[in-house]
Amino acid sequence: MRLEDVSKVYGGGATAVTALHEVSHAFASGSFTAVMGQSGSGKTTLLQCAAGLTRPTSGTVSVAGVDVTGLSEAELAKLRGRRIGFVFQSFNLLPALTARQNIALPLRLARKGAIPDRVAELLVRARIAGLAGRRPHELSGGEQQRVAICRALVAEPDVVFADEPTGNLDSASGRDVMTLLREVVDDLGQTVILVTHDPAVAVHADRVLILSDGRIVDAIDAPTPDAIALGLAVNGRRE
Ligand SMILES: Nc1ncnc2c1ncn2[C@@H]1O[C@H](COP(=O)(O)OP(=O)(O)OP(=O)(O)O)[C@@H](O)[C@H]1O
Repeated sequence: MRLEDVSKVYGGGATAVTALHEVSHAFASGSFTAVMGQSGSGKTTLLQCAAGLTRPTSGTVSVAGVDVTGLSEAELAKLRGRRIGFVFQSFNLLPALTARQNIALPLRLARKGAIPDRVAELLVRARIAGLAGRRPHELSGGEQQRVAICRALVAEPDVVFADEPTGNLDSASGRDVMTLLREVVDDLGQTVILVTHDPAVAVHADRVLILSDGRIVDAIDAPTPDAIALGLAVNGRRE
């Protein structure tokens, strides 16, 4: 997954906002990246451009070697369905479906086979196998988010994007979610890109990118809480 000179301008004329300024970054396959930076620094915009949810104003985004910026809406939708998984702060599970059915949904939509095996394997990995028959309202927030992560993984995407996946969770549930994401990177070689405000979440990543005013201003490998705090203090503030 690679961004090259990606800029994003919202609106036009006097009210135009440049949310990203010529951002370039290559996300290594099988790596776990956390994107941090203060409110309004462009984190969500970066994620949305990388995931093909928003078109950059200029620059290119490639997923598995394919330049996605030239694709039609229909082709983009297909790419998102096949190659990209999403995890949101608000879980976004379908309330009428059980955990197992929610996880299997992307495979059913893509008419892929071998559904029970893949779903069962993910349920065990996420330590929710005993809860597979429950509906979302019968699960805790942390359990719902682990269902959502399984759903994001089920079609074996090239990249999983997570926007504040622990934002609605207490710290213990947040840790369970991050442990699961770390394991899928280490065990399955999944590429994960996550946005967070929380240094305790970002320490689980291999690399922390710090955004400021729409630019990547720092990259911290093997992040520690101290290194992240320093990076945010030095680079994260607007003057
Ligand atoms: N749809 C939009 N129309 C106009 N401006 C927008 C739009 N979306 C975002 N922006 C602006 O672009 C800039 C970057 O926003 P973005 O949501 O990417 O930041 P963020 O770092 O994710 O912030 P937060 O941490 O508050 O979610 C901000 O100045 C924001 O006001």
